[in-house]
Amino acid sequence: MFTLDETNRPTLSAGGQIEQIGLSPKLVARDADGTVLLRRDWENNTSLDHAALLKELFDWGVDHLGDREVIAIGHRVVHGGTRFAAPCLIDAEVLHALDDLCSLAPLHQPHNLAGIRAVNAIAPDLPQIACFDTAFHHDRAAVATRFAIPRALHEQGIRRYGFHGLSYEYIARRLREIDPAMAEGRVIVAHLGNGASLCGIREGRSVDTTMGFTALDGLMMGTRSGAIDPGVILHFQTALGMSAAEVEDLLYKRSGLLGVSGISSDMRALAASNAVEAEEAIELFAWRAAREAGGLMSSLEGLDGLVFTAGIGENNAGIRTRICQRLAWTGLVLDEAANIRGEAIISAPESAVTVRIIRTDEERMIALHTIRVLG
Ligand SMILES: Nc1ncnc2c1ncn2[C@@H]1O[C@H](COP(=O)(O)OP(=O)(O)O)[C@@H](O)[C@H]1O
Ligand SMILES: CC(=O)OP(=O)(O)O
Ligand SMILES: [Mg+2]
Repeated sequence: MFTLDETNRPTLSAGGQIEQIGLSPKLVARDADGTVLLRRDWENNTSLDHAALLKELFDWGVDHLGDREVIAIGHRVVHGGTRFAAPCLIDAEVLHALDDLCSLAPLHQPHNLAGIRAVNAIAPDLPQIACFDTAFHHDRAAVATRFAIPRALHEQGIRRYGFHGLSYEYIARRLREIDPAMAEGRVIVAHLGNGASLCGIREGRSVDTTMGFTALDGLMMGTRSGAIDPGVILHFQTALGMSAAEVEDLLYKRSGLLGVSGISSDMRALAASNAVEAEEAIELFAWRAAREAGGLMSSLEGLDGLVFTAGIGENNAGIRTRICQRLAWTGLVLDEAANIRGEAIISAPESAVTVRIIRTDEERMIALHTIRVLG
């Protein structure tokens, strides 16, 4: 979420969501040019609910912005369904339509909407803007959105949406500033955080992405399985007698790095572990990412650039090395010395694919969208 000032337009943005890993919101206030004015991170603090947390964030933000006035709040809303193709002002009818999408993003959507309702209770007249994770992918070719199921189900909205759109949009925008040649080309962005996905981007637009109907598809994640043979899910239900709620809990909260390692969903903890199971989880994570990247290369009809972003992508040199080694067949050559230096080009000069690390900034994108929606 964020707030704007009418006179000199600073933005105040805050992200955060309650997941199984706890509550770790952050609040970043920026000027219109993106300069950070204030920042506060709350450590995992499960004692606060949305209403209490938002009240604390709101009061803290207002205090620290001095005489600047809060004029709007922007939110990340993970699922916009077929209807919401662009950021929009939230009213009761919009909120109701977004409620209907909660079952498609159980780790995110209910918390996104609880935040909006909490702000509504604190400041009922303040405009609130929803910025959708799905919107960046909305205009992909129809073929990239279809499952091979009966047509009528596609028409009902059972299709591939794609997520992490605010992050991908930010990266595409940033690439235009720092590397216009790469921005015009065929690029895979690897958003590797607790949630993880890849997006194939050509000329700044999403062509294909690994997440689908829900944020469960595609890569292996912190606690989510990623793509899985649908027959396994039938087996859970018919042979193992699991309920829908149990399957949901298993695939969203007990799988991924946590499930395979049996140790942690956190890549840092696995990297620090000597356990064979930790190594197996890390190796599977990289293998799956490289395999899905191969699929996106087909959708893009080649590859000019690869960008690593989000918590793991930005900070974990070892994972970048493993993924890049698995993509060496493309002519990609990593510069190992550059790989440990941070936000920069990390491929060797002779590499057929330019590889970069770019720090993502979803809050910045939310700020820009909110300014635009307010006019
Ligand atoms: N400085 C760091 N070094 C290594 N790994 C990191 C670092 N910061 C975050 N990570 C890893 O990034 C993941 C979280 O990514 P993040 O983008 O913060 O997630 P979220 O999807 O919740 O926004 C965790 O697996 C964590 O271990
Ligand atoms: C859509 C999604 O997976 O988001 P996150 O990475 O924040 O969990
Ligand atoms: Mg994130």
